[in-house]
Amino acid sequence: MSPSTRTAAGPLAGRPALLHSFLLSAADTAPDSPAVTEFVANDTVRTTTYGELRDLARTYAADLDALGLDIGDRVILESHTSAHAIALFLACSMAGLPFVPVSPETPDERLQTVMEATGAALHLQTENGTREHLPQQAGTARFGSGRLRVARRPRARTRRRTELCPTDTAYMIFTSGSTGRPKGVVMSHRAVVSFYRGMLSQGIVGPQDRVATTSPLQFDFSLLDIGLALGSGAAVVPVPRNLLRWPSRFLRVLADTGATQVNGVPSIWRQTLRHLPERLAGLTGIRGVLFCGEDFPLPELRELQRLLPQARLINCYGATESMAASFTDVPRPLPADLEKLSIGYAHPGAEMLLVDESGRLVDEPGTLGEIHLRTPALFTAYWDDPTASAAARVPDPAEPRSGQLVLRTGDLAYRGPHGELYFCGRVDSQVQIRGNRVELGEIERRLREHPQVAEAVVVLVERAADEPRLAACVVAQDRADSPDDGRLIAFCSRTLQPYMVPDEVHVLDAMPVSPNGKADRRVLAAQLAGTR
Ligand SMILES: Nc1ncnc2c1ncn2[C@@H]1O[C@H](COS(=O)(=O)NC(=O)C[C@H](N)c2ccccc2)[C@@H](O)[C@H]1O
Repeated sequence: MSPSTRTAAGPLAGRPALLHSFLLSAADTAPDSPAVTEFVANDTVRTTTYGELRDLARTYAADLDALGLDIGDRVILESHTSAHAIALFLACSMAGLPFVPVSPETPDERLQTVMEATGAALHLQTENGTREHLPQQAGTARFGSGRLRVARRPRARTRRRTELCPTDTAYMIFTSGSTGRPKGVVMSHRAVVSFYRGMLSQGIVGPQDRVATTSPLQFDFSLLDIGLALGSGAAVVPVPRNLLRWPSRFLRVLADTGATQVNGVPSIWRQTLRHLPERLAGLTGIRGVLFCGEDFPLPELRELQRLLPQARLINCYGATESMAASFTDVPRPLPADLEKLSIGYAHPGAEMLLVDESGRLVDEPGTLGEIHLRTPALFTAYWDDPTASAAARVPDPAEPRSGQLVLRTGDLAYRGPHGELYFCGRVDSQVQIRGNRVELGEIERRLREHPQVAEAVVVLVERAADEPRLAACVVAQDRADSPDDGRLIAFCSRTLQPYMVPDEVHVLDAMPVSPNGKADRRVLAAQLAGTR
């Protein structure tokens, strides 16, 4: 698709710019269509139609309204993805209450930090939620029976606002900032809806589809999935988190719910590819897989493509600060000599620029630059952090005098021969080792080329009194056939500069992942800093 033909208008242009109106459009045109299909048990699924979802959202919105909160007051929504959780965030949107999704697995202390930082007015959890010890200053209520059950009313406040505006905050996602202090990404209705418009104009799913979502509600990948499904008049299929780690149960959920689209980070496929490839191949109803968040190891992606030849595989790239940025089809078949997947071009209505260290635009193919995203889906700010906000929302490098702000992503990329982008790691994952700049991703890619290596993450380990060392953490393809440290290092020495060759190798049973399912580098670095 050439840039000149890409616009974000088209069939979606007329839809309203508020989150709940946008996502419930199908309730007007197809109220009896399935909106959410939930796996209850083997052979038992529960379906909520668009009409039922709208009515549920309206009921919850009336209950929220009765609490006397003001537009802009923050609400913590602690839940897994479900019909009631979706109805509740739509109700928050109707009531003008920014929702902050958190997972039930969130540690008490982190929830406390988020609630204090946001001055949350209300904490919501399901009827069987187990959260206790909530900050006294917030009201508390439970949901799931169709009405809110209020345990502690929020303190009374003056209602100043009367009209919800598209620039008002729809939600906040708290991400673990690289400094460790969680950052609240503030997203307006206008930003989210304009992102949905850009995504939906690419026709990824249609009204007959059932979109399996595997990310926790606190990860905006889940909000992308919900927008993709509801914005298309399709059904959301929440995959219960506790079943996701068992391949046989994961596949059973996909089969019983009739999932046709399966979205998630690359790691959700690992165990299934390893243990039940033939069962996966039997799910011929799956016509699409969308992944994001980190590189999908190519050997695994080839295997997935071989098992699901009928499925369209999409590499989705982006950051929470704009929800996402690009959707790129994986070549079918993957060329044997392909080294890297492309992250393509920004979705219609947005544009990715590359900028070098001196702030100049980079256009030459093959030259590395930092991705700057020009998008109407730009986040409002990091909550209560003007400095970090200004560092990420920077003047348009193509025309700084215009005052237009773009997202400085911190991601490195280069352009291919047709202008398509190739992700090359984070600016901050460029480390200095023995006086040289090293892109950790380059070492990881070499390690993954080794036939005995299934996953590889390289971290810089700084132990007291030691020179920083490059530690390679790998998971073997076959635990009974672990790669030998020395051979792996020799394998790297064949193609990498000497200063890039790992100083040590650690073979792990499994790669630690963050709650959002991505390799958790901070955990690895901390574990290794403590070892000799
Ligand atoms: N397809 C990729 N290849 C390789 N590195 C990547 C990729 N997608 C992100 N990333 C990396 O992940 C960073 C963003 O991390 S994040 O803010 O936690 N957000 C996410 O990971 C999910 C993101 N909001 C999202 C949600 C839904 C769909 C797509 C993307 C990016 O800046 C990249 O460094």
